[in-house]
Amino acid sequence: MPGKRMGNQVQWESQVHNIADGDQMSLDAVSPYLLRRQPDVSQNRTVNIKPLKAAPPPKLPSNAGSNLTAYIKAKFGNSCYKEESFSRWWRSYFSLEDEMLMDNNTGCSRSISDVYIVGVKKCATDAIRDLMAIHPYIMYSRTRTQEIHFYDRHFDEGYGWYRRQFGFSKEWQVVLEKTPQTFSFPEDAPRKMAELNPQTKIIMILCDPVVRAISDYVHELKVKSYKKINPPYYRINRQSFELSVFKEPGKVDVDNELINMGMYSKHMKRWLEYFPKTQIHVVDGNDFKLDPVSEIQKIEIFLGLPNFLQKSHLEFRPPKLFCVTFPNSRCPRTKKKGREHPEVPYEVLNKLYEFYRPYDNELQHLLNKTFSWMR
Ligand SMILES: Nc1ncnc2c1ncn2[C@@H]1O[C@H](COP(=O)(O)OS(=O)(=O)O)[C@@H](OP(=O)(O)O)[C@H]1O
Repeated sequence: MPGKRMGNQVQWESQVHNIADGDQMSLDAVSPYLLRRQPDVSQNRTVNIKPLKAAPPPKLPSNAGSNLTAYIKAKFGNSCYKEESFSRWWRSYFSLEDEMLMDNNTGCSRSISDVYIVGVKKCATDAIRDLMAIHPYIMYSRTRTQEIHFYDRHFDEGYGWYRRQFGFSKEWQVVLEKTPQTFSFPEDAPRKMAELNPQTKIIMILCDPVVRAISDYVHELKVKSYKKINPPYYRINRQSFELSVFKEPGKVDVDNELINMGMYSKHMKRWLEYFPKTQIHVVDGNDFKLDPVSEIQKIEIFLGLPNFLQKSHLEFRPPKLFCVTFPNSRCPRTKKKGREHPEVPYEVLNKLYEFYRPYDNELQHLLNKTFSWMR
């Protein structure tokens, strides 16, 4: 279970059972650092603890972005997984299973994420994740599930459980995770994340909150996850979007997650309370859709990674999606992404934009940034 804050110190004692997976570890030895990097004995496999000082990554060859063999070597050759894993990894949407591990996995351990895409749901978080996961130095860790949902659904299972959701990585690799709900729910996620790993780099993609709400409405109508997992609280009226977002005529339902998630400044303040701005990279969703490569290149700089993604790695698929063409081709499934949105009356849109204006102004002030939908 989570550590307790005692002054500036976090007490980790109650987590020891979960973390150690049966290991004999003294209480003193348990620190956030060890939580990230410790031997994994859950699979009866001996894995070395990573050195405290990261070994430098191997040099990225200049043809890694154009020649498939060179790419596979750059991505897997120095990693914990066999080069032959590439096809399976790609087909299974970045899944890394233990049987794909190298026999000699010196310097490998399970590590929780260095970089966390916290949201925002329906602002193209999948597309950002997909483009980042291609980078030879980034390991998007998918073992059992694409989204771990630790803070919102599995926190009671403990940090040991959390760590086991990740694949193996080397110290120089950047471990990436994405759970887009985390931006707004649960409210104490920033505090818990900062306690666990205060160095976490956070990526947020924000988009027009009204369009986001419509996209979320269409999504929830289809997948109905709000029926299975509650909280967060969603009120979805199958008849129309407007009946879902207004409690009564003219009164916006602020408790409805369709609306709450887009009150960006309210959530942003909590993240800024626990993480310095230098650790948070915010992407404007519209800029990303117009020029995804430039936005990913900014993320590469933010993470201190050599540039990998190029325009030649993508192609646009009208009317609104782009597809990946390297190291293999992949387009988002149109059943899941780029869904048609319902027509929403002009007055409804207007009321919602009016509702969000103070939050947008506050966000602009907090980040000193004017987003595309505010212009
Ligand atoms: N490849 C690609 N190119 C351009 N735009 C894309 C792409 N993939 C996703 N999108 C846009 O992102 C919206 C889905 O957002 P998320 O991926 O964050 O959804 S989710 O939270 O993971 O469910 C999705 O929303 P809808 O249009 O409502 O389906 C799209 O607008």
